[in-house]
Amino acid sequence: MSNELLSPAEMSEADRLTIAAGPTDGIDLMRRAGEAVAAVVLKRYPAATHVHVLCGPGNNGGDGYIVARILAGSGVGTTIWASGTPRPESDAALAAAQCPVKPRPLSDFAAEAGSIVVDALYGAGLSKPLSGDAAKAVDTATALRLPVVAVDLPSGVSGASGQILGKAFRAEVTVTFARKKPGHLLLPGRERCGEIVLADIGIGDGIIAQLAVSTFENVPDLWLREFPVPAVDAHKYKRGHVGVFSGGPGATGAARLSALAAARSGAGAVTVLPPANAMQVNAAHLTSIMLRKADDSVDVDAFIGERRPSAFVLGPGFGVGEKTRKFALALLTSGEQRDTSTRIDGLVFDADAITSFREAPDVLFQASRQPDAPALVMTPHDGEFARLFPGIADDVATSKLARARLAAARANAIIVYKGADTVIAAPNGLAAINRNGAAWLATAGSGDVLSGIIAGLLAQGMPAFEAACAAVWIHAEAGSRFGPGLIAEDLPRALVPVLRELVEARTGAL
Ligand SMILES: NC(=O)C1=CN([C@@H]2O[C@H](COP(=O)(O)OP(=O)(O)OC[C@H]3O[C@@H](n4cnc5c(N)ncnc54)[C@H](OP(=O)(O)O)[C@@H]3O)[C@@H](O)[C@H]2O)[C@@H](O)CC1
Ligand SMILES: [K+]
Repeated sequence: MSNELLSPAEMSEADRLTIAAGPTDGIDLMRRAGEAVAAVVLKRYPAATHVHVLCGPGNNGGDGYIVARILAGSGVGTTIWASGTPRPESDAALAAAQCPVKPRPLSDFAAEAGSIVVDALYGAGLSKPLSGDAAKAVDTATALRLPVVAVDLPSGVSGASGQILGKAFRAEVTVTFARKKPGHLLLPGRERCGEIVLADIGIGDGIIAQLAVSTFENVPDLWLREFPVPAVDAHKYKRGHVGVFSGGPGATGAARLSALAAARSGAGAVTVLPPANAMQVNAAHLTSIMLRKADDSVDVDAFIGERRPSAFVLGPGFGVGEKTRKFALALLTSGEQRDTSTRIDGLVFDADAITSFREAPDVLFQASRQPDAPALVMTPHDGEFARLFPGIADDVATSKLARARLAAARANAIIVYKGADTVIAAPNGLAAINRNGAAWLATAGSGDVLSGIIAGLLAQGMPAFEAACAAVWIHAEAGSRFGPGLIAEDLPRALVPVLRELVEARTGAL
């Protein structure tokens, strides 16, 4: 698997383990890193009149000295602008000593139109905001619109968090090594990386496996083996039954969007559960989706006992308040009285189900912690996240990845922390960062569809973390492929080609 994302600490551990295993040593890794960057520069910018290599004092700078040596050796006009000097006897010092291009001070950095910049100032070792000559170099490159090729990360972007410390370069291409880092996927860092090229520098899969990495890019490889494909003899209830709670007569659309998405995602049966006064309006809009009144928890209990649903969506259009809290807690604690045949596999709480607990989140978290509680997936956007996890949301020094992980542990739930860089985190520390979304998905009702997909997959027995990751990816993929003009009503149908490809990939992989 090559979808692991390595923190700076994990990357340096991979480096250490590789060197310890031999025969590769540090300078070999640096040479391969520099060669990979130089190859990208030569291939992508054959017409560049001049290359300015900016070298920092650490190993990122060391990679830069190798790049400069190769480019100069290939006949490309090359200037090195250095900030500080490498520590004596370090790999970077060796790389600098072997480089025939004499460095000039970064404070004098000047460039001309038509040239390009290789940014090898700081990578994994970025330790403070960019300032002084480095910040000035960012301004110069930006003002002259020079194409920037970043070594490992655009200087100023934190590899761990994607945050920008002070200022950062905006690269056209970022060449990174062995595996991507969270900062390549999390915003705003992602926008500064441009295209990401992953270079093999000889850190083997066996070394990465030893790191027991818990952060991944959300790609199908992560969850495809759990993706449900119906057995030949499947009847509709074997394919899972999803219940979706509807709001009152003026707020029923969200539930129907969720319900349709759950059905498209493969749930064999889906029931919309409105209060009595919203039965008619729902009935007028539903065909294959079933309908049943759910005014109170007695109705919900009867539904569970008779129809054996395996997953529920609660929240979209449902309203904020006591009734929502009651329904949520009843669903979470329903396992206590039930035998395994009426056990609910999974719950998706979104929108109003999240906001309803803003005054007393611990009541929700305690319920989800009970041993018999169904798996819970919550899908907050920024505002909902802040309502449910005030202490965590306020900590702006941490990354979105870290905040999602803390929230998942606190709530004992899978947290789908939505946004252009959606993070999915589990209470056991596993996390994935999504990046196949597009701005078209930011449209009313899009989140209701996402909740429905998650529930559809949960109902078919997909484990909750994998179901959430798969749903986020499928939803984003369908929306990105649809493109301009997308409205939430389009999404359930737009899922079809994406699902077809996944089923083919899954059955091909069986
Ligand atoms: N690990 C691997 O497998 C491989 C790693 N490789 C390469 O090594 C890179 C990591 O190297 P690295 O650890 O030496 O850190 P690096 O990014 O050069 O920065 C450290 C230096 O910069 C300084 N500094 C930091 N921020 C600053 C700021 N804002 N303003 C001013 N100074 C600042 C910092 O100062 P200090 O924090 O000590 O005060 C220190 O002197 C990695 O990104 C990749 O390119 C490859 O060769 C292949 C194999
Ligand atoms: K860099």
